[in-house]
Amino acid sequence: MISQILGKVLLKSIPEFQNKIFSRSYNVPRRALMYVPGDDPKKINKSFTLDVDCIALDCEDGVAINRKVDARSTIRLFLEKPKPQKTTNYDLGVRINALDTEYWQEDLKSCLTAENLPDTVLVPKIETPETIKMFSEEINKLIKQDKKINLIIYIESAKAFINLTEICKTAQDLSKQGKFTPVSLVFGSDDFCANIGATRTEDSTEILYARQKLVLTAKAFNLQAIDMVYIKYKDLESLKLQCEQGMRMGYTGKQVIHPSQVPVVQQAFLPNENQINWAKGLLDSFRTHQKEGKGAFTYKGSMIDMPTMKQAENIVKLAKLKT
Ligand SMILES: CC(=O)SCCNC(=O)CCNC(=O)[C@H](O)C(C)(C)COP(=O)(O)OP(=O)(O)OC[C@H]1O[C@@H](n2cnc3c(N)ncnc32)[C@H](O)[C@@H]1OP(=O)(O)O
Ligand SMILES: O=CC(=O)O
Ligand SMILES: [Mg+2]
Repeated sequence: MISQILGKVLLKSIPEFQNKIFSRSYNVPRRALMYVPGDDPKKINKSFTLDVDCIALDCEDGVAINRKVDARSTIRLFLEKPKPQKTTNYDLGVRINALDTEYWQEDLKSCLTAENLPDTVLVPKIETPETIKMFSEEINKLIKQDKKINLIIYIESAKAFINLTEICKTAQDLSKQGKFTPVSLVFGSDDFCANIGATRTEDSTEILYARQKLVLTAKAFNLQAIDMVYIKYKDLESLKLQCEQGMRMGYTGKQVIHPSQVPVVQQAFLPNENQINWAKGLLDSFRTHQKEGKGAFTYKGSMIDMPTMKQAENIVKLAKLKT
């Protein structure tokens, strides 16, 4: 009897779990986050023709030093026009230069005072909570509308990893009153390797600890985790393997530098039919067992309880994102 009552209470709380796990940041998929050099209008126009979840118009490392001003003003021209519509919704962002450069304030001002705000600002090389405070003060001055913008935080140095929890906590705290909402952490593996002096290998074991730490922290703060870039952009088979590895670790998406990488990445970050069927069957079985007051039960030969149910919910939710 007691177990039946407990079962009913638990069953009622399932939507609560769903809300907790799939809060706002997960409702906008960012499976592929594609960089488009901000000083190249042809590539920018091309990006609007692609079925890609997230476009990052770049002012930072994809742009030569002597083209920084061109990038900023070209992006501004695009933001003066309404956001191009595509058949599926997408996230339009601007990656500004890092906050220890002479460019970032002008980058931010240029894109936030245009006719249309970008959906998201991507901020590279954040290393300390103070950097988040600087960003917050600037953005609060610049956004006059009653609107908030998404913030994507780049973690790409040893110092950033040491300060990661404080960075996320500060972003979360300041966003409560501020004009931004932190939505994702990006693992900037290329800059990270340069920073720590790592030698690259094909299986990326040299950066495994950092790659896992980023996912762990992102999930603790309910943020999306966006995985490393694969720079051999003509090798789509290896890209697929690296995507699958990242997805198994809990990453929700990956940085992309070329249009040909987009479908491979977006497909890889969706669950396959077998996983979806497994998850749906498990959830049905979970509901039945909860009604009977059974917290743990056997499904397809495995012991199932609440944590596995949550993983199944993750899969079903992800499968629905693009339908
Ligand atoms: C570690 C980091 O920070 S990564 C982020 C910084 N780096 C970047 O942003 C690099 C982005 N990528 C690029 O600039 C390019 O893909 C390059 C330089 C690597 C290769 O460019 P190209 O030699 O033009 O590639 P390619 O000829 O195969 O391109 C095929 C088509 O896709 C377009 N294209 C290529 N890359 C992009 C892109 N990133 N965004 C939009 N369109 C693109 C080309 O303009 C071309 O269009 P077309 O067929 O209409 O003429
Ligand atoms: O910005 C991305 C990186 O890998 O560095
Ligand atoms: Mg970088």
